[in-house]
Amino acid sequence: MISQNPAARPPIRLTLLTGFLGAGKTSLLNRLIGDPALENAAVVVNEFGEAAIDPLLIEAVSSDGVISLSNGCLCCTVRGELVDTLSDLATGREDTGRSPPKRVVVETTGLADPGPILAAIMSHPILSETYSLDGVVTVVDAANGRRTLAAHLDSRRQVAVADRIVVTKSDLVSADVVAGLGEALRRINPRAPIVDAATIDGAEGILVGCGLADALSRGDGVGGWLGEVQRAAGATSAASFGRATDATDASDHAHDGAHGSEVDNHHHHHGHQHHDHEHRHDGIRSFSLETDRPIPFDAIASFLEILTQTAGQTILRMKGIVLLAENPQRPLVLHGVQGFLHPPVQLASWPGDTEPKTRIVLIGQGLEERYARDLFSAFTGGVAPDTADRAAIEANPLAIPGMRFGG
Ligand SMILES: Nc1nc2c(ncn2[C@@H]2O[C@H](COP(=O)(O)OP(=O)(O)OP(=O)(O)O)[C@@H](O)[C@H]2O)c(=O)[nH]1
Repeated sequence: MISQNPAARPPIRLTLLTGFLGAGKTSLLNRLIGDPALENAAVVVNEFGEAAIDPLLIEAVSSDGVISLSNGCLCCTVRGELVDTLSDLATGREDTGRSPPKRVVVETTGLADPGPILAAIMSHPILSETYSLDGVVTVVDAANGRRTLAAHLDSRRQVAVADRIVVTKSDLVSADVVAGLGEALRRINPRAPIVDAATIDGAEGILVGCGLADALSRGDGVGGWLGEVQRAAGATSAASFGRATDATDASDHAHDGAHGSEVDNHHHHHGHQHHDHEHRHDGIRSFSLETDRPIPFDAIASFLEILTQTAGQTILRMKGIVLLAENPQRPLVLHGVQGFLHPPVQLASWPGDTEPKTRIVLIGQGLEERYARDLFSAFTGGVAPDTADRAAIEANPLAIPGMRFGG
């Protein structure tokens, strides 16, 4: 089905639109589909149990712009079909002379876990080259959001991996409820900007513009992409979501030390326990690994390989930028999900006033922070006394406490 070399074209930007059942994903797409930012975009929808309904709801797009996948959950049964559809889109439609779209928005079923979908795309040899992830946009309903988050792990995972969180139905509830939801969302994901769909007109700032290039063109820098600063699209409506306590804390800590500072996201262990006690055993948290010491390419490659081999299943998302020893002027951009890494991209230079240092943000569920930090230190030369170094780990992977294979 792949009839020409798709890698010759600029990558197609991919947005994964997720959110719990009834959160308002289709309504949002309907509202935004005619927006210039979505010009020449294809929409792929998948509806659990009701395959035929969602495509009909997407009114404004011509019928061949919306591709409906068969009945079944995108993250389980129809992953192969999604991969085929994305491959077909990337090569264009020779029968109709249709050229590949500039963007693809994949609307997942409300029950989908975005991780396996992203993993299927990133681990695919052709799709990983032809598509670049703009971002994961997670829709949360202001009226039911807190209840849904408390009751459904899937919904918390959708929020945890989001690059942007879009709150819908704020027209149905008081400002206090919206602010309370904002706090609950920040405890799960302190990094992603939260926007109120009602306050933003166009698709930019809601559906598109989550990628590194977008953060750079907005002047938010690498920190904006990594979620270290809460600005950009979130700024216009941040006030509705209360003080960004957690995000600010994370950002402050992120600048604490050059060698692996603590971005500790223990928020669910204190405060508001009457709402969040259910979350405590999720083990969903994020932290960042940092060093300003340049890292040889093979050291970062080995670190990533061992981390993904041993703890890949606990990594929901990974984003990062690396200061390479061989080529310190040109940072390496990392993007991963579960055990899979998108082929690393090297930027032409460090953007703007970004300080050249390595920062890797890990969002995990059950991912042992201590283990990730020790491994990172071992491979980047920051080993503490009495801790295994890189040579020891490569000779004997069990040298690090907590190391296990096949996990
Ligand atoms: N008042 C109000 N209603 C909304 C808003 N957004 C969506 N709705 C309503 O919420 C219901 C569910 O919206 P959908 O867009 O179908 O939600 P969905 O996330 O696509 O749902 P699934 O495909 O079932 O997962 C519909 O009745 C919408 O009209 C909003 O911002 N305000």
